[in-house]
Amino acid sequence: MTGTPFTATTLGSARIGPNRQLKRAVEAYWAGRTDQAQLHALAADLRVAGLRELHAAGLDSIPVNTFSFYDQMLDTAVLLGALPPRVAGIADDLDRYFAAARGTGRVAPLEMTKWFDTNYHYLVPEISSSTTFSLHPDKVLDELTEALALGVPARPVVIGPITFLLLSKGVDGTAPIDRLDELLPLYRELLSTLRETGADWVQIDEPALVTDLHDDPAGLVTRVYGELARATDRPAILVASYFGDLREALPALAATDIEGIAVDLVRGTADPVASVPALTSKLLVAGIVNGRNIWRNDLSASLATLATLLGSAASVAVSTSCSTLHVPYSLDRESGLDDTLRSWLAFGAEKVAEVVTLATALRDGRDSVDQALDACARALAARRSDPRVHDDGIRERIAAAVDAGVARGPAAQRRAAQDERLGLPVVPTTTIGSYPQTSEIRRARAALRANEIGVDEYERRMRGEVASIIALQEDLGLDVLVHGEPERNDMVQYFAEQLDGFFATENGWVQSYGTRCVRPPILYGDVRRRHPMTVTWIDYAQSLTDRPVKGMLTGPVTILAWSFVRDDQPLWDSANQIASAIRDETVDLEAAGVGIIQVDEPALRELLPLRAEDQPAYLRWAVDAFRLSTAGVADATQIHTHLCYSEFGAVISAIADLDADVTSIEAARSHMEVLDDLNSIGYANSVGPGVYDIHSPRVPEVGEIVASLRAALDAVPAQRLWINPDCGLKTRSTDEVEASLRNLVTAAHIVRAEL
Ligand SMILES: Nc1nc2c(c(=O)[nH]1)N[C@@H](CNc1ccc(C(=O)N[C@@H](CCC(=O)N[C@@H](CCC(=O)N[C@@H](CCC(=O)O)C(=O)O)C(=O)O)C(=O)O)cc1)CN2
Ligand code: MET
Ligand SMILES: [Zn+2]
Repeated sequence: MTGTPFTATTLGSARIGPNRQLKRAVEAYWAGRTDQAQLHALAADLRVAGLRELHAAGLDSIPVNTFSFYDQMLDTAVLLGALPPRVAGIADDLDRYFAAARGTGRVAPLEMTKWFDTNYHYLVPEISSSTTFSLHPDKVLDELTEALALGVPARPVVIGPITFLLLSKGVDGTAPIDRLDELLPLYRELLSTLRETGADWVQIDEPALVTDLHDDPAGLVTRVYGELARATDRPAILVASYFGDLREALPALAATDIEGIAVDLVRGTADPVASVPALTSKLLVAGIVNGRNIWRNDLSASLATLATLLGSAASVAVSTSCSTLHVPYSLDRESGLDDTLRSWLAFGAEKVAEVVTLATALRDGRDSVDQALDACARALAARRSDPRVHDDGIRERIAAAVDAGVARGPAAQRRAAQDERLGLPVVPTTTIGSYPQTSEIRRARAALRANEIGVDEYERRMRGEVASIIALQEDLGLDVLVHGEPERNDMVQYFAEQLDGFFATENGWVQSYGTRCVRPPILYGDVRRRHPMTVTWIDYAQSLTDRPVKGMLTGPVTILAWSFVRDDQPLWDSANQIASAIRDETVDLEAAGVGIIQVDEPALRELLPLRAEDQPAYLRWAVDAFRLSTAGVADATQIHTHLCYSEFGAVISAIADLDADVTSIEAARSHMEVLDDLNSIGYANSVGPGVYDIHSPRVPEVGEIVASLRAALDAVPAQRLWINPDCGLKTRSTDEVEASLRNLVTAAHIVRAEL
C-alpha cells in the first residue's frame, strides 16, 4: 500500500465538454450519423484536455473515471455487473449501456431520479434476486492508464458499495442493502487491480452517508471500510462524502484503517471534524470551495477554517466540496457579464484555481498569496455594498404582500365560483404546458441571438407556433388548452431573463441528465419584475380559440431550485421575493381575462433537505412561497399546479397545503398509487394524475389509458378528476405527441360514457 498525501484536488469534474461537445457527439451517434470509433475519439479528446487543464492548474492529485457517456451510477452498475436482465441480450457493450439509459423500442430504460438535492438525475440500478454481481473494471482501468500515460497524478474515483446499494431500487422484494456482503469481494478485487495498474490513491464516493437513508450508517461504514482497509495489496483509500455532514459516520470511518476522508465544509461544519481523535493519522480532504454554487470563495475565511483543522489530521488537502459537475466550465466563456458581477463569481476552472491558491497559502504562508487575498477581499466588499443586491423598496413591497396574506377563500366556495365561470365537462382533458421544442424553434432563437433576425420576426415565428399548437389541440378535442411554451428556452431561465436580480448565462451549461443540459441562472440581487412576462403570449393564444387557455408560470421554489442561489440571505427570503414577482404576474393574467393559471412546482421535492429534522421548516416556507404567489387572485380564478420527478411520500401533505384548485401530478410509472397517498392525508381539491409517461417515445394505447383512468376513478370521484399526461411534451416529437393525445382524448370519451 502506498499513498503519499496530496495537497490540492477536486472530487470530480464536468464531462459534457466546454462546448457541450459530448452532447452533440452522443446524439449524433444515436441518430446513426457517426460510429463508435468517432464517438470514442471525441470522448478521449475531451478527457485528455480536461486532465491537462487540471494538471496545469496545479492540482497534485487528479480524479479520473469521472467521465461518463451518460451517468456515473449507470457506470457503477456496469462495473458491478448489475445491469437488468432485459438488456442482457444486446451484444454490443455501448449499445447495451445506452439501452439501459434510454430504452429501445423493445426494452424499458432504468428509472431516472434526482441525485440527492441537485438538478442532476441518475439512473436507478435495479437489484433483484437474479442479480449476480461480477466485476467489469475496463472503464476505470482504461481511464487510469490514459491519465498515467500523460504523466498526470491520477486518482480513480468509484461510487462506494453503500451509496450504490442505498440508491438502487429493489425488484421482486429484494432489499438492495442486504446484498452488501456480496459486493465487498468485488471491491477488494477492484482495489488490487487498480494498484497493479499504478494507482496510489483511490477515491470511493459515499455521499449516501450524509442522509437519513439508513438507520445505522456507522455500522455499515465499520463493516465495509473495516473490511476493505484490511486488503494489503491496494491503493490508499480516500472515502469521499459530500452534500452534508457525516455525523456518526465520521468517527466510524476514522476508526477504520483507510488513509483519507473527504468532508464537505460548505454544507457541513468544521467543528465535528476537529473533535475526532482518530483523524490524526489520516489525510483530511477539506471541501471548502463550494462545488454546488458559483460564488467566489472567501479565501480569508477559508484559510481561518483550514487553520483550525491543521492539528486534527496528519495532513490536510484543499478541495472543492463535491464534483464540479454541478457548475459551468469557466467564466471565460461569458461575454455578457459586467466586471463587477464577474468579480463575485467562480465557475469550475476558477474554483480549481481557488483550491490551488488555498493549498499554496497552507504550504508557503498567507503572504505567498497576498495578491489573491486582496483581490478577493475587494470583490467581496463590492458585492456587500452593491445597490443591486439590496433594494429597500422591493423589501417593503414584499413585506406588504406577505402581510396581505397567503390564504384564498374556502376551497368549496372557490370550486362553485370556478364551475360557474368555466363550465367544463366532467373529467376535463388538458396538457401540462410545453409542446415539442422543434429544431425550427431553437434555430429561430439562435438566429435572434446571432442578430440574424430581429425581435419582430422572432415573435412572428413564435406566434405561428402558438397558432398551430392551438389548432392541434382544437382538432384533438382537448378541453383546456395551453399556448405550448415555444417562446421559452427553459421554464426557469425564461423567467430569470425577465427579472431584475438574475443573470442568465450565455454558455453556463450544466448536465441535467444524459445529453440534456440546462443553464441555471444566477440569482445575485433583490428580485423585481420589470414588466408582465407572459400576458401577451397567453392573450394571443386565447384570441385564437373559444376554449379556455391556461396561463403558465413557474413557481418560486422551482425557480430557486434550478438557479444558482444567493448565499448572503436565507433561501426563504429569496423565495418570497420571487413569489412576489409571480404573484404580480398572476394578477395581471387575471386582469387580462385569463380564468385558469398554472404555477408549476416540479422541484418541490428536490429541495427537500437530506436530513429529516430539517424538512418541516423547509416545507413551511416552500408552501408559503407558493401560496404567496397564487393567493392574489379571486375565487373564480382557478389555480393549477404541476409536480413531477419524484416519489412524493415525504412531501405529500405539503402538496395538499399548497391548496391549488387542481394538481396535475406524475403518476403513470407508480400506477396511480399517489392518489391513495393524497386521499390518506385528506386532499379534497381536484387532481390530474398523469395517465401516460412522457419520458418514453412509446405511444400509449387507448386501452392502457382507459385502464389508468378506471384505476384513478377507484380512488377519486369523477367531479375531482382531470385527465392529462405526466409532464410537459417539449422533449417529444410532434408525431408522438399527436398520436398519444388522440388516444388520451378517445380514452376520456370512453370513460365519461361509463359515468
Ligand atoms: N432548468 C430545468 N431543469 C429541469 C427541467 C427543465 O425543464 N428545466 N426539467 C427536468 C429534466 N431536465 C431537463 C433538462 C434539460 C432539458 C433540455 O431539453 N435541454 C435542452 C436545452 C434547452 C435550452 O436551453 N434550449 C435553448 C438553447 C438551445 C440550443 O442548444 N441551441 C443551439 C442552437 C439551436 C439548434 O440548432 O438546435 C445552440 O445554442 O447551440 C433554446 O431553446 O433556446 C438540451 O439539453 O438540448 C430537458 C429536461 C428537471 N430539471
Ligand atoms: N409547464 C412545464 C412544461 O410543460 C412543466 C414541466 S415540469 C418539468 O414543460
Ligand atoms: Zn413536469
